[in-house]
Amino acid sequence: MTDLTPSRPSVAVAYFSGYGHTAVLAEAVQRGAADAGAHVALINVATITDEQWRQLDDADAIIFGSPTYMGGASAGFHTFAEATSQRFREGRWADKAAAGFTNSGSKSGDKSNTLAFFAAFAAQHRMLWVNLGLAPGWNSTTATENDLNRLGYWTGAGAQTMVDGGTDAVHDADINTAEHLGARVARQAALVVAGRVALSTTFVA
Ligand SMILES: Cc1cc2nc3c(=O)[nH]c(=O)nc-3n(C[C@H](O)[C@H](O)[C@H](O)COP(=O)(O)O)c2cc1C
Repeated sequence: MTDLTPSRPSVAVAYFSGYGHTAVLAEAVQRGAADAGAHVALINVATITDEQWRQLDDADAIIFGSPTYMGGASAGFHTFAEATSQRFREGRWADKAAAGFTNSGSKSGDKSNTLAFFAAFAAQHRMLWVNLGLAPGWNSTTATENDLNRLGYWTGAGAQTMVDGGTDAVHDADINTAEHLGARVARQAALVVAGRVALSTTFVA
């Protein structure tokens, strides 16, 4: 009898971090996805290996992360993005789920540019964008800066860390928001994996 049990989804977190702050968020995204049941690969794109490229190619979802530098994604992330051009041409990542997170020194810091770049990059790869899926926090008299999505992003997860703070200065609300993003993407990837199994028994190609 055919085994119709969907496998656990696999999620890869592909991030760059110049000074370690975005790495803290990447670990939170990883934790959220793992707690939601996914196999997760945490990949620092500055030191990416052949095995990690294979993990990206095999993943059901890829979550992109970078600090916002000079009003956009960091050069280190762009180096990685440009190195995917052969995969882009071949459509190797088509129909994988995708999402993104970023971190900056200012409350805004033009993080939206970085998230918009991630969404466009994912679209170029014909991936399926998963947004943050949270109401905005910290925007009413009863709200606090400890709310999930305290900075009010929709496209992805946006965090802010004081420029003179260490990696332990990453805000707990931003860490929790990053965990939420990882869990949300893992759940969406699980739906896609289960859907593929269901469709394989429903339709004859
Ligand atoms: C080269 C450079 C450019 C930066 N540009 C911005 C910016 O455009 N907007 C902003 O709010 N913060 C900016 N920052 C601050 C970083 O986004 C912030 O310190 C972040 O926490 C660094 O993350 P990382 O430790 O993962 O590299 C910049 C920092 C550097 C080093």
